[in-house]
Amino acid sequence: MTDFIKPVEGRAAVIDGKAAAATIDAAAKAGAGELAAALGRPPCLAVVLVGEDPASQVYVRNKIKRTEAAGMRSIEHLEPADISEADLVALVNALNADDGVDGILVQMPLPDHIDSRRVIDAIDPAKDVDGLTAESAGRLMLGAPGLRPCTPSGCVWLARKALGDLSGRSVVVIGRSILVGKPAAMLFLEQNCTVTMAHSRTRDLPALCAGADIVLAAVGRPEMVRGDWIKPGALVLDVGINRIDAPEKGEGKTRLIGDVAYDEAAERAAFITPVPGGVGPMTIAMLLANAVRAAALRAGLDEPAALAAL
Ligand SMILES: NC(=O)c1ccc[n+]([C@@H]2O[C@H](COP(=O)([O-])OP(=O)(O)OC[C@H]3O[C@@H](n4cnc5c(N)ncnc54)[C@H](OP(=O)(O)O)[C@@H]3O)[C@@H](O)[C@H]2O)c1
Ligand SMILES: Nc1nc(=O)c2c([nH]1)NC[C@@H]1CN(c3ccc(C(=O)N[C@@H](CCC(=O)O)C(=O)O)cc3)CN21
Repeated sequence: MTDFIKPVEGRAAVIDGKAAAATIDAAAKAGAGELAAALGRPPCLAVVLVGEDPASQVYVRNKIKRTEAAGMRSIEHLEPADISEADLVALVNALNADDGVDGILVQMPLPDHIDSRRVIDAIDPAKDVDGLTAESAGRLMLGAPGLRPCTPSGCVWLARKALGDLSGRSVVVIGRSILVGKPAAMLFLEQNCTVTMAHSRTRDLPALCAGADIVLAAVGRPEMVRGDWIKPGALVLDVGINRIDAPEKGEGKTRLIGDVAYDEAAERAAFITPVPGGVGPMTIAMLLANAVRAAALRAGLDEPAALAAL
């Protein structure tokens, strides 16, 4: 079951998010197959990308591949950075009205001239596979059933596989975005963890992290979290996706790194997620699972058994 957690001599075990995600993709694929038979068409996931955020470009590329590999239909709307808010809301409304679309994902961040809340709340909550509408966020806060944000769900899923029951564990979540930090804190609280939310105004973050059984970094600052912040034996979940220059790979080349200084942190942690190959692939797995759930719910069917068992 946890063959995706790879022990390393004298250092933290590496949580292979790519391998973990493959098991969830397989469940989503089985569920998609069941639904395709019931609906006469495969579940369909639409993504809207505005402008050229590097992390979003990585996401959309991998999302297309994995959605199709799971037997689902993938639709992309790539819009220019100067699209108006009204046009973007109109696009979301068109996807809401399209009965052949089961899930809608609008990539964050949106350009500054657009009020992201207005766009997100235009999404039909029944198609909110990202779990970001006020309806979905309210349901999470209340502990009511609903579609949960993908990245935080992936993090909690990995933490449960690594540590088992999370009751009483102390968690420091660094970053308070509506996309990752806030919902991650709520999901860990739901697991009976004691959660501290840290952000740019937090005082003495290293000392705060030193007491944490689990550190989740979702900041967007390359290698900000240093190894000596980490409690020996802790679990480190690195959500950051930062593209940096990699002249060693050749002129003009880049590579992805996380928000955690990996080699340092691996010296102290018991478990760590790498970047790439950690939380990122899990986000997509959870997105596929949510798309299947949304398709089932919209059709008035039960959640496919393969997903309910996850
Ligand atoms: N792997 C994945 O699947 C995935 C999914 C989503 C996002 N990401 C990546 O995760 C990163 C964060 O994205 P996001 O959308 O969650 O966050 P975001 O909206 O970019 O916000 C960053 C958060 O970090 C906090 N922060 C900034 N500087 C800090 C500092 N010096 N100390 C402590 N906290 C600080 C900010 O605090 P304030 O609120 O006080 O400003 C804010 O809450 C990005 O690299 C993004 O690409 C990855
Ligand atoms: N609305 C919304 N929901 C999101 O979940 C989301 C956004 N917007 N905007 C961008 C961020 C970043 N996200 C990401 C970023 C990277 C991967 C990903 O597949 N990472 C691989 C990269 C492998 C590679 O191509 O090099 C990894 O292994 O980390 C997934 C989700 C999801 N994010």
